Amino acid sequence: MSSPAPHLLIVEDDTGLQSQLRWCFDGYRVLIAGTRAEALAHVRKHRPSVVTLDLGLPPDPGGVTEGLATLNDIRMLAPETKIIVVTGNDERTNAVNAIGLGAYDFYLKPIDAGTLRLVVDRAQALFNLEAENRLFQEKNQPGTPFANLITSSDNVLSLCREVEKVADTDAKVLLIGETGTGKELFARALHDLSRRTEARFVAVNCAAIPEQLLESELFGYEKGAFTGANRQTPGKIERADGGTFFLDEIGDLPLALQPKLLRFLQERVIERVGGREEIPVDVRIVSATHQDLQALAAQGRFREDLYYRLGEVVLQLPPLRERPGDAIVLAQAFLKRYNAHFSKSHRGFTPDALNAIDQYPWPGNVREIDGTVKKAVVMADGPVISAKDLGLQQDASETPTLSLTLREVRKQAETTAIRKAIAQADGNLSQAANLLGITRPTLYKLLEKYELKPNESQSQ
Ligand SMILES: Nc1ncnc2c1ncn2[C@@H]1O[C@H](COP(=O)(O)OP(=O)(O)OP(=O)(O)O)[C@@H](O)[C@H]1O
Repeated sequence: MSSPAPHLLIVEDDTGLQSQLRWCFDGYRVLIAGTRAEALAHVRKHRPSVVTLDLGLPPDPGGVTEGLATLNDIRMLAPETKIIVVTGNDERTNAVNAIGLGAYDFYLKPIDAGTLRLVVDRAQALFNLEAENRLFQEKNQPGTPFANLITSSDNVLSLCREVEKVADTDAKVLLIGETGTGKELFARALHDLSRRTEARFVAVNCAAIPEQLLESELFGYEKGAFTGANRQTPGKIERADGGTFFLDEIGDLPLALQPKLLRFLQERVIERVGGREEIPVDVRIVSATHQDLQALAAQGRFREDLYYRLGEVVLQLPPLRERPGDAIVLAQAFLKRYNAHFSKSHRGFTPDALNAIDQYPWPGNVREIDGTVKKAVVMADGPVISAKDLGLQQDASETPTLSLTLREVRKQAETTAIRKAIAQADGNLSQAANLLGITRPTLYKLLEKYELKPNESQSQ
């Protein structure tokens, strides 16, 4: 059974606009309110996911006091609701102030139903993502292995299910993913969900330890094994006995050490450096890498047999750019976390910040978004965090609104297509128009509109 349509509350005192808007939102259960009291009654009863709120409400239809008071009340009653403030075109400052008070976005009149619908849909999408994450967090209360995991991505949620399934087996798990995608977090969850949870979780980063030291770090050494070996020292594998041993950046394990690790995986015994004794160790092995181990194996830099031993179960962590919506959900959650941590009270992000967070590719993944939001929470002066505060945009005032963004997108797409077509047609505009499926006069109009010169188009 599909879930019921979400509630959208339209707070608007103009009866003409009320009836116009009522029919614009297929797929929503539309509620209409003309006053603060009516709006709050709907919010209490239906907890709408999105509200469009006209700031000019009676008894102050020419001002914004009643509208802002309504915004505040809705925020108190339903903090998860996304409020889009609708206001006159000459009242941009009020709209921006409303964002400071916790509105999600603003929309400047005159109303174009199609564009407003886009803004509402975007707010609804964010509401859905946050709701999914809230559900996930409720299920994973503090102290549980996924308590710190923030996500609303189906990919990541299904990885959590896989982790739950394999955690209590001793299967060796190989976690593959770019830096900052949460490999260590998942490795710890595997440990915490296993019967080994009372014993140690010991991690070694193969890339961080010089090659000469890595063997003794992993396997330990006997007194006198080398200069400076003043006493017998167990290695990290031994210290993890009974627990989980996490080999991070396994792709950096020197070739010379790989046979020794392979032998341990096969026989479950280690020999300390300089020792003869075989010491049995019972650990569960989890490893991780950001590298393509099969490609390394093909180049002779990683033993194929070791790869297959380590990867009895392979879990692939998707980068943030392949988890639609997760960047925003993470940013909101980190904002809450660092507000509490640093006793700050930033209300949220400006629309341009949300846009930028969504668009930026986050090569450092979750770690990067965590650090970026943390810094912005500490440094930002205003009540809300802008793209500029996040270091994602030069000047927040230059931010395009959604309609401008769409225009920009269209301009870019059309310009690129025209350039390609002219190049392909070798400068012949009739042929280029044919390729584009438009008439020659339309092509001329577009060239004029985008100030493109046919020759210049060809060269780019
Ligand atoms: N989904 C998530 N929700 C909340 N925090 C996360 C999430 N994923 C990762 N983190 C946090 O991001 C940081 C980086 O995660 P982690 O160290 O697990 O990544 P990694 O893939 O092991 O990175 P590297 O390969 O660079 O060691 C940690 O502080 C971790 O707690």
